[in-house]
Amino acid sequence: MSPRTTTDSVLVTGAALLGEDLRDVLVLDGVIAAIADAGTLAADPRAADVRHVDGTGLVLLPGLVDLHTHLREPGREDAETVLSGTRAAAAGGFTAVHAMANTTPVADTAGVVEQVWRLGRDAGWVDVFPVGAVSVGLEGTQLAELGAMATSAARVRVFSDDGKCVHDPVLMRRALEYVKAFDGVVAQHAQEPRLTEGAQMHEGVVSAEIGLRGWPAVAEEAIIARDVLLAEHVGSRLHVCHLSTAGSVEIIRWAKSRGLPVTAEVTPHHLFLTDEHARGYDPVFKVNPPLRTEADVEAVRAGLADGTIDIVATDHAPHSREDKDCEWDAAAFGMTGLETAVGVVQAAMVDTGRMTWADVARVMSANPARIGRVDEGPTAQGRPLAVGEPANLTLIDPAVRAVVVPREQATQSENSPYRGAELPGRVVATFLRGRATVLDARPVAPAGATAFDGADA
Ligand SMILES: NC(=O)N[C@@H](CC(=O)O)C(=O)O
Ligand SMILES: [Zn+2]
Ligand SMILES: [Zn+2]
Repeated sequence: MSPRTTTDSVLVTGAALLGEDLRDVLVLDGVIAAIADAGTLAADPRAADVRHVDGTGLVLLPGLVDLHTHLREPGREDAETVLSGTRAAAAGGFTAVHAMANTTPVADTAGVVEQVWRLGRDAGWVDVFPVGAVSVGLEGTQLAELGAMATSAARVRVFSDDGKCVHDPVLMRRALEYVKAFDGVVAQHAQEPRLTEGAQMHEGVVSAEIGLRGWPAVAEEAIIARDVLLAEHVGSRLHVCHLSTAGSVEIIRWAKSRGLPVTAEVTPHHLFLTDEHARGYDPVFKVNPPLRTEADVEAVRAGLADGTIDIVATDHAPHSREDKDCEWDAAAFGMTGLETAVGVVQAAMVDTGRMTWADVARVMSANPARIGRVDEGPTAQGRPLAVGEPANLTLIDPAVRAVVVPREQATQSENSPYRGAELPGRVVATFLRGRATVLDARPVAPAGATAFDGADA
């Protein structure tokens, strides 16, 4: 037998496939080679010289795919880098992330998206798919070079001014028309700017009581309604970022009932936290869109469970201490999320009986990969757990509960709203095309990961 490089071969035994039947899964050279009843594949001669991972008590999911991550590089390496952010992603069970465009400089040219794509490839923790800006400098006036980004080495398919709303309806219409040429999608940060000037938190009972300027639900819903109608008019794909209100769920439900190509995401924090957390004036709970009410949380949970909301995306938004450890009004919007996403989704959706682990695989792997158009080819993400597919795998221990300690996370920033809270769902192992990026719940440095091979696509 010829010697095999075993770094991308592994045998996982006795894991609950999608939380259901107990199976052995054999991965050879980065590809799923066999799936069989638990206890049968250890005897397979092909498994003799590969690493064995005991999956007893663990749930096996396809590698998670995040459609909405802020990696902060270039420009804010004091908060996160592609290296630290992708290591955090692997620790959270992800094998791919889409990197948002609100960097400095903005990812609005082929040059910047290729830079981020290369940094991701060289880091080796997860596949990094750069998101391209819709407008030059996120300024909302001039369309960025969408075509050049789409045809660059980064092959951009998702375009977003996230952090800012594409407010001008003419610009939004042009972007929707333009991306049709390469099957792209415009991901909108839905925030009517005039209705949210100076806004600090959700507009409602709590904001009135504690005296912080409110961000009304209608400021989100008005833009979503407009964009759904524009997407219908143009016949193009629209994706709604971090939807957060009951009314937004209703608009998406209506759009889908008309058969429109509209998709929507919800974050773990909007599935789990409410505006009540603002009462302590701790800016770790300051986020855009803001944490909403109990009724909104109930509506987004129901919308995710019934398929109205297509995906969970983290909106991992790391911020430096100087931007977050200050009084509420001065603090930046955003919270980290990559390393707590699985636990929060388990707590909000699985442990409450609203979703199965197979549903989690759909909303955190298959659907985001399909929306981002990264689900085809030899490096496809979000594929089913089946023989012949790339071995992107995540092993989760749903029985372990652990207290969140931001300082111990892989992300460089400490603005986790779950600090000191106990969450279920530990990520025990992550495999990127068969290579372990996390083992025994700890990141494993990719061998030669920082070496640059010079062979650009
Ligand atoms: N979500 C946030 O509160 N902040 C994001 C921007 C964004 O997602 O809109 C950031 O870049 O910090
Ligand atoms: Zn946003
Ligand atoms: Zn964002």
